Amino acid sequence: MRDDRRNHRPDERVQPARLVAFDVISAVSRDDAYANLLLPGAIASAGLDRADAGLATELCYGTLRMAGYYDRIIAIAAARPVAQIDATVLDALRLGCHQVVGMRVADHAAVNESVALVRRFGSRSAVGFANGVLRAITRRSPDAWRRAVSDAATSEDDRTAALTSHPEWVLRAFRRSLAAEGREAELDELLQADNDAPVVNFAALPGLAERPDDAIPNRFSPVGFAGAGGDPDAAVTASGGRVRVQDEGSQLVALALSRARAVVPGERWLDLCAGPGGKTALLAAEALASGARLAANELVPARADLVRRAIAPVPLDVPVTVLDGTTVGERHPREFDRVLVDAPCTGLGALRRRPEARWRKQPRDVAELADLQNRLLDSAIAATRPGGLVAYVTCSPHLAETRAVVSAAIRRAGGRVSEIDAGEVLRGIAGDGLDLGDDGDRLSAQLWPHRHATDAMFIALLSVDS
Ligand SMILES: C[S@@+](CC[C@H](N)C(=O)[O-])C[C@H]1O[C@@H](n2cnc3c(N)ncnc32)[C@H](O)[C@@H]1O
Repeated sequence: MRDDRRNHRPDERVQPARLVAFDVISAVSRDDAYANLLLPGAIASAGLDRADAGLATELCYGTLRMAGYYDRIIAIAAARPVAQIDATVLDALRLGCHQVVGMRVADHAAVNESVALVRRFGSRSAVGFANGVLRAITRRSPDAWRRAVSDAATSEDDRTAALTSHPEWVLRAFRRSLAAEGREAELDELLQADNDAPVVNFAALPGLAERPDDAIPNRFSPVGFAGAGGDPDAAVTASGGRVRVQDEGSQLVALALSRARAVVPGERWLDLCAGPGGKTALLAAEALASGARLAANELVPARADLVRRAIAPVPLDVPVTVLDGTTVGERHPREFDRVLVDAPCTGLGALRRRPEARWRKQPRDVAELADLQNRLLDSAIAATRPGGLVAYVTCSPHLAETRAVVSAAIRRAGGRVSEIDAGEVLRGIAGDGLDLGDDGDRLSAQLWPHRHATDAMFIALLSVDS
């Protein structure tokens, strides 16, 4: 937490939930912190009750998610580009803007407490400026601000990007990916869905846990359910870790590998990029039930520890190695029957969960990651025995990270590898109601927040033929 004694006027109280939200928002912009990792600890150390914890979460996530839109409003209200505003002051303005425009909190509370934050943490000289900008924001209705931002846009894409608070390059990447399945018209729905808080979703590890009676079964995952309220961590702890918080799409892609075809007891499976181990735990339960063996690998030692913790509730011996996955094919050629490559990616498919992620990623990240993804997929193919299966998975729908990587690997494998119909496998697990778009030629499958209420998980299934 930052030092809040500076410029502190004792008569200016800031509600603890706002203080927590502001602290996390500033750490995200100042230190590149991750809100989803920082916020729970900040809430706990401030001793917030449930209602205030909910408020702090909404303030923090809502502000970070909609920062692009709020910056347009702030720029108009301040009559200057946001790049010319001090970072701490800008954070306080965004937080105030979210309350006035996004949450419709009473103007005086939103303005006074945001100004108090500037007085405490920003520079004294900025107090009048912040007050003026926030008062200007309160003078228009949220609808009037939408019109103002829309009118100031420089193109149709700029307008959509501004109003839905996405970087324009991300919007274009989403459009290309939707167009590849004949569903370009769904772009607005997708962008809106990214701004909705996802419900907490669970997996009951098959064979080890049951869905609670009062839970709402997932639409598609046979092992998934949404909680009936209550503390998710408590539900996980009460189950001894056999119930886990996990996105429904993540469950489906892991099950697609384990259930793509009948398991021959003794099969060897590998999770090549396993940290923090969500899919490893599900695969471990599946391996236990079907008589397969599972190994996991992760590059980062601390994340390998998380994998060990994730699989501890499953009574199966799962060795966890800490290797660069790109070298595993050479070290263990043709050893495994099924390999999951849940590749490091931009995470553009999980923007609902990581509110700041859309502002962190840059187009150049895609090219760097694609290079690693190509090498990891080649390595996985090399580690797979003839007759085996590789699942290539990303939580990004960017075509450069999905179809392009898969097509290039198939080309490089020169006839050794063919793609099987991942959509058919998924429908076998999820039921025929799983709508995977209109392009009948594509063998890979893309899930979407707006259509499936999952993260935008991509999966291709490759059969290693010789
Ligand atoms: C998308 S995450 C995997 C998520 C995981 N399967 C789950 O469901 O919890 C990708 C992981 O790959 C790891 N990684 C990055 N580069 C790697 C490499 N060269 N070899 C192996 N793992 C790597 C990252 O540290 C990260 O933990």
